[in-house]
Amino acid sequence: MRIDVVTIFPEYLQALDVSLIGKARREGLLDIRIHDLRDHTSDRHRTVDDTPYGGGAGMVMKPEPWALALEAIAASAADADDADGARPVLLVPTPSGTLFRQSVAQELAGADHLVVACGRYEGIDERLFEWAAELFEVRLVSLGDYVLNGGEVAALAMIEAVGRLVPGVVGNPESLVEESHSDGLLEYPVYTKPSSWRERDVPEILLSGDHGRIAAWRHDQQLARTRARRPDLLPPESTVPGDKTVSDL
Ligand SMILES: COC(=O)COc1cccc(COC(=O)c2cn[nH]c2)c1
Repeated sequence: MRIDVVTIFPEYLQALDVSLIGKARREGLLDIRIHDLRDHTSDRHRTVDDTPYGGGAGMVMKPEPWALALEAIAASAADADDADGARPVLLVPTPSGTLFRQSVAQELAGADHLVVACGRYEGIDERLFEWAAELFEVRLVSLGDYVLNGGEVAALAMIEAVGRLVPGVVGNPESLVEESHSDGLLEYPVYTKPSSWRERDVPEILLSGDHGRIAAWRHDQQLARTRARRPDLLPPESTVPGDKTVSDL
């Protein structure tokens, strides 16, 4: 997978040189390229923003530098992208996007080419996204209901969530199967040596070697945690198997 990131703070993305994503990059599993938006300006001050039409505080990012940056990326990938006919995905972290979830990460992990646009200030001129729809599948995505100063931190999170799902990036693919949210529930608690630590013992069941009972216990723990911390993730009250609900009668 190729991932291009456009930002006014390229140094922010140095974290992508570290750990598993960094290793995948060095091994060629992930082709990650960082671009400085200011390289696509032509004035002496390398201006990327201006005051908002309609007034209001803050500044808005000009569309032209973005269009030049995105055109250059699309042109440099044209052969590869055309090969499979799919347009690259333009992923835009923004508080006003659809919610980024594991299901979105799974979907994006199937893309051949992601281009991540890190906005700053009050955002990017809306016309950029209208224009980009010709060349890209545009996806405005939110990490959650809070506001950051820019898209770089969100880009790191999204790139890690997507990159780790690309085959070969995580050594043992088994570890991707039993994860929080992969089955729609939160993850069960985990323990390691010593079995007794500061007067606290590991749940006996986990030392039993009875894998069937351990699996059942872990699923119960997932349900309990999800009920307690994220009831919104639970499926609507399902009837107990065999019970007739009113609508069935
Ligand atoms: C239409 O989108 C844009 O113009 C993007 O521009 C901006 C402007 C400011 C901040 C951000 C970063 O995203 C978040 O704050 C964010 C993402 N997830 N949750 C919070 C992006």
